[in-house]
Parts: sequence; C-alpha cells; structure tokens
Amino acid sequence: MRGALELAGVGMVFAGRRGPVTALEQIDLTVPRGQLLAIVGASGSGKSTLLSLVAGLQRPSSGVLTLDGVEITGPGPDRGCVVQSGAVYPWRTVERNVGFGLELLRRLPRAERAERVAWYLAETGLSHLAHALPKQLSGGQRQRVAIARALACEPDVLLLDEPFGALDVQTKEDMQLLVRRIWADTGKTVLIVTHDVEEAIFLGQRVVVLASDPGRVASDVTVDLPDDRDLTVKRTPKFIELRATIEDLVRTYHQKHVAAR
Ligand SMILES: Nc1ncnc2c1ncn2[C@@H]1O[C@H](COP(=O)(O)OP(=O)(O)OP(=O)(O)O)[C@@H](O)[C@H]1O
Repeated sequence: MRGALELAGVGMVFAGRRGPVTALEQIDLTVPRGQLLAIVGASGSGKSTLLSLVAGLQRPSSGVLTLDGVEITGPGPDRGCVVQSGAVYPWRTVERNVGFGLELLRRLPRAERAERVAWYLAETGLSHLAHALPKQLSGGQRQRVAIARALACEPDVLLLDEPFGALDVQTKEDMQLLVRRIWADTGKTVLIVTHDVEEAIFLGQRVVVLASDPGRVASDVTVDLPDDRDLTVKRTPKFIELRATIEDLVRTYHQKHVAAR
C-alpha cells in the first residue's frame, strides 16, 4: 500500500479581477500513508484549492507536492476524487457508473472488472441498486455511487471535497460511518475537506485548520479519540472540547480575515 503525501512550500496565486489573489501561501504538510486527515477553515481559506493541487487538477505557483516521493504534475489513477455534486453519469446505471474508471483501465479482464465493481457496490451498500439509474437515487445514494466509483480504481489516496455538504443530518452521519469503515477496511490515505467541524473531528485522525488571506496552516490538531469510533463519541467530553477548540480557531481566523478587509 502506498499513499504518502508531502507538500513543501506550496503556494497558489490566482489572477483575480482586482489583482492577484493568494489562495495558499507556504503550505508545508506531511501526510503519512494511511492517515485520515480532515481540512477545515473559513470559506475562501483555500481548502478546495489545496485538494485540487493534490488531485493534480492545477499546478502550484510555488513549491512542490509529491506522492510517494514522485512529484504530482497532473491527475492520475493513484488519486480518486469525490466532490459535493457527486458528478455521476445520468445515462449509466449504478453498476456502470462504478465501473466507469475501470473501463478506461482496459488491461483488466472483464470478469475481474465485474468482480471489483460488485465488491465496491457491496462495500458502499449499493448492491441492490446495481441496475438503477441515478435519477432513481437519493442524494446520499448518489454520493455512495461517486465514492464507489472513485474506490473501484483502487487509488492510494482518496480525496473528498465537501462530499456530504448537501445531505440531511442522518444521511450525512451514515456517510461519515461509511468513510470510517472504508478507511478501516482499505487502509487508504484519505483527505477530506469540510466546513463542518464536527464532521472533521469524527472522521479525522488529524484536523488541519486553514486561515484565510492568504490561505495557510493555522493549526494542526491530533484527534486523540479511539480509531474504533461510533457516533456516540460525538457526545463525549473529549469530543466536545476538541470541537470547541477547533470552532474557536476557525472563527478567530475568519474574524481576522473580515477585520483585515
Ligand atoms: N480559479 C480561480 N481564479 C481566481 N481566484 C480563485 C480561483 N479559485 C479559487 N480562487 C480564490 O482563491 C481563494 C481560495 O478559494 P477556495 O475555493 O480554495 O477556498 P475554500 O476554502 O475551498 O472555500 P469554500 O469553503 O467557500 O469552498 C478564494 O479567495 C477564491 O476566490
């Protein structure tokens, strides 16, 4: 299993309408293989930009990102992405959505492809919907399809950008449990960007808080909770204390950002 990430001096400057916008400045981050890292921060702190650099969808203005020692210069099958909108193909059944990336990896024999798709459908609780079309699914089921599709290519790193932002609380919690289980079952490196501090703590072994203007690492918090968690952990004193600490950090850096405007 691979999946060790290293960001060294990473910066990203965009050409904004009123001059350059520094979305990220001097980000140094080491993510060991198999770590589940959550990234939080106020709106505009560069969370999505950071994830898209790891995905290889954009190149940084400065610094270097590496995966297992190899510089990231573009997207690759070693990284699987899931975004908020789920982006499933409406004309493909659930099964064919999940198998989409595998069809591109032609080297896999058909029987093996089918076996892999069946495994990830089961892992994400979608087996009974294999022949359904996306329009017949709920929002949570559609996100399961997006996750299963990303996993089916067996990436070393799973990148999740606000994947549950549009879901109701119960569905969101089901999905959080799903991510924890997938992580425990596969041992992949997982990076998740979220606005939701509770979600970040429940999911993460570690939470990185980004500050805005410019986007930079404000705090790096180890989540000292058992790896074997269920939803009741959210009611424990340790969880509540961590939540207050991280929410205060996000608020402080957001307020500084507003005051500086
Ligand atoms: N393509 C772009 N062109 C110009 N500016 C951009 C571009 N992409 C992002 N930005 C700017 O970079 C900063 C960081 O944006 P980013 O979307 O990464 O933040 P975020 O923390 O993910 O925000 P949100 O939580 O609202 O999604 C913002 O000021 C944004 O306006």
